[in-house]
Order: sequence, then C-alpha cells, then structure tokens
Amino acid sequence: MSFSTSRASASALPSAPSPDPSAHPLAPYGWDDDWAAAFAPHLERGLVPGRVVRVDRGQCDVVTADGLVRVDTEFVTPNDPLRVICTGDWAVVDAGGDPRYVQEYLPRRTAFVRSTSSKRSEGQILAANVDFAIIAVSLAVELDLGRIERFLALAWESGAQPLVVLTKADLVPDALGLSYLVRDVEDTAPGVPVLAVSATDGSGLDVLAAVVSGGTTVLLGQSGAGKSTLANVLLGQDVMLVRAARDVDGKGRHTTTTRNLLVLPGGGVLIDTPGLRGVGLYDAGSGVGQVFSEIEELAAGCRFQDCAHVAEPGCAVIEAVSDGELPERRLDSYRKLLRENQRIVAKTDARLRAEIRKEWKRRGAEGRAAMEAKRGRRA
Ligand SMILES: Nc1nc2c(ncn2[C@@H]2O[C@H](COP(=O)(O)OP(=O)(O)OP(=O)(O)O)[C@@H](O)[C@H]2O)c(=O)[nH]1
Ligand SMILES: [Zn+2]
Repeated sequence: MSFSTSRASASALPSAPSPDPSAHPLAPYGWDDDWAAAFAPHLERGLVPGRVVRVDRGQCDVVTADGLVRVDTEFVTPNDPLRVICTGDWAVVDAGGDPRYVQEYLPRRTAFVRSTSSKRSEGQILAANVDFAIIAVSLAVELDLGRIERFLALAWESGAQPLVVLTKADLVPDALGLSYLVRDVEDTAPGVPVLAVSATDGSGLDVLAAVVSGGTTVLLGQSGAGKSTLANVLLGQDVMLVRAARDVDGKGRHTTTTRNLLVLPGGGVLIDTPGLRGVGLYDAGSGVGQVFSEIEELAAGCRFQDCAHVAEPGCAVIEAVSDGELPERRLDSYRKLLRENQRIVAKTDARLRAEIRKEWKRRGAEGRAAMEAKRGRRA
C-alpha cells in the first residue's frame, strides 16, 4: 500500500539539511556550520565540542569526535534549573584535564521545559536543541483535538517544529475515513504537517524517516500512542550500536537501558528521555498563539485591542463563530488553554513571592538575633 492519505504532500514537509558525514565526525549528531561558528572561539583555546547524550548527578556522557566521554558538570549546574546542562546541549569540553569537565555549553536554539511540582519557582529543562517534535496520536481511539492542541502549544513554545503523526493507521477500516481523520487534524493544526503511519503494515514510515533525517527529534504523546514503537522503527539497529559505544570510556556502563540521545540510521538523532514522556504545559503563552493562529489573525479585526472575544461589540472572532467560519470548539479550546496557562503563571509567581518572603523572614530572624546578642553584650 502506498502512502497517500495525507493532504500534506512530502514536498510540503519540512526537511532538515542532511549532514555530510565526511564533513565532521559529529555531523550525525547534528553538528553544522552554525554550531562550528559558535564554537570557533573555544576551539582556539584547545577545547572540544561534544553533544550531551545523558546527564547524571554531577556528571554527564558527551559524544565527541573521539567517542563517548564522561565529564564533570559542576560549572554547568547553576541554581537556575533552566540553565542546567541537559540532553541535547552542545558542550564545550576540556578533554585534556583530569577530571575532564564541561566548561560551558553553546547557546540553545530550542528548549523543552516542564513545570515542576516541587517548590521551585521555575521549570525543569528536559531537552535542548530539538528540531522536530513528533506528537504521536493513536487512531485506535477517538481523536481528542483538545489534547493535540495542548501538545502543539508545548512543541511551538519549545521552538521546535511540531509534526503530528497519527499512528496505527492499519486499524482504520477504509482509506476515505482515514483521509477525513487526517483533515480534521490538519484543520486543528495550522502550519503543522500531519502524517498517518502504521508500524504494522509499514505505511508512511519512509516519509516520516525522511522528514526527521538530519535533525534532532523528540517523541511526545499519550501513553499507548505508539511512541516506543515509532522509536524502534526509526532507530532500527542503531540502539545496539549506541549501547556498544557506551563502553568507550572503559567503565562498562553499557549495561544501562536508559535511552536518551540516539543516532538515527537515516541521519539525525532521537532524544527519548523518561522526563519528556510525561511533559505538561508550562507557560506556553506564545505557543498557544501559534496553535490558534487563525484566531489571533481574526482578533486583529476586533474593535478593541484587548478584546477577550466573549461578548464585546465588534468582536471579529465571535462574528466568525456565528458565521460558521470558526468552529466554536476551537474558540473554547483556545480560551481553556489560555486560562490554564494563566493559572500556571500565577502559581509560579505565587511560589516566587513565597520564596522571597521566606528569605526575608530568615534575614529578619537573623537580624533580630544579632541585635539581641548585641543588647545582651551591652547589658
Ligand atoms: N495495530 C497497531 N498497533 C500498534 C501500532 N503501533 C503501536 N501499536 C501498539 O500500540 C501499543 C502501544 O504502543 P507503544 O509504542 O508501547 O506506545 P507508547 O506511546 O510508547 O506508550 P508508553 O510507553 O506508555 O508511553 C502496543 O501494544 C503496540 O503494539 C500500529 O501501527 N498498529
Ligand atoms: Zn474579539
């Protein structure tokens, strides 16, 4: 069966420039001319570039031109959790020292962030320099467009290009039904390629592999959406190779089964960390705007600049709904995500205020104690 269900033709799909493997040993890991330019000053100082494949407490595994090395990360683990080195970062490595360590990392192009449930006021960095975010959606269950929109907001917010991959297409009985499902999702996801694939009959997988070749990809989606299956299909035999490569540092850590950053046979890498799998929505403000770009465009025609599109006179958005031009479900979903986003931001601010108060209380207590000690000495 040939793959022809999606209106998004292969030519309309984004494609990352395929790195020339002869150009640089790190090209398969995403190294390109822009990274090389950013690294040039470090190279002059005898430092080497490496991509972070895994981060542990205090150390990380970095793949360099000479293979995988274990390096200390004390200089790249600041208090701000968003600035801590993470999988996908391009590290500036001092490989000559003992211990070897990361001096800094190159400015990130994109970043996936998760809101933390801890007392910390900021999010947690999950993956850096991701080009493509595959949002896996199972066709075995009824489509939940609201959920897709939520993942899209998260993906846009990170800076990566989202791709919706409808999995288990073999379970949809007829081609016409499948094309309707694809169109529904396309209408929900302006600017986002939508592909239907099946790991069972192989349809669509070659297109998907071609799209993500040369870039860095992450897999998002509900449990059971088929992410592991897609990862296995994309990776082919390379999982084994990367595991074997872990033995390069001679410490036998190849026994690990944690898959973090893996080379794809067709070029490019897949980042698959446990944290990314349960990712939520964190301050996806501009991301929400991109998911609902047609609403934002309509809003430009509202009479009031701060129109909330609820009951304002001259509201172009409500007018589009009553004209049947904009589905009411879209507007509801937009409002819901904006509200949720505001709650997260408000919660974050409240945490920050609470932390500041605690700090001032502590200082106040110290100050009082010092004053009392002084008084005591005087008495
Ligand atoms: N019929 C059919 N089943 C599939 C296909 N792809 C995956 N599945 C099945 O769907 C189930 C879930 O797939 P997984 O790949 O484990 O899903 P996941 O998203 O990784 O799930 P979590 O690990 O819970 O996040 C498994 O039983 C797969 O065999 C497909 O193309 N067709
Ligand atoms: Zn309006």
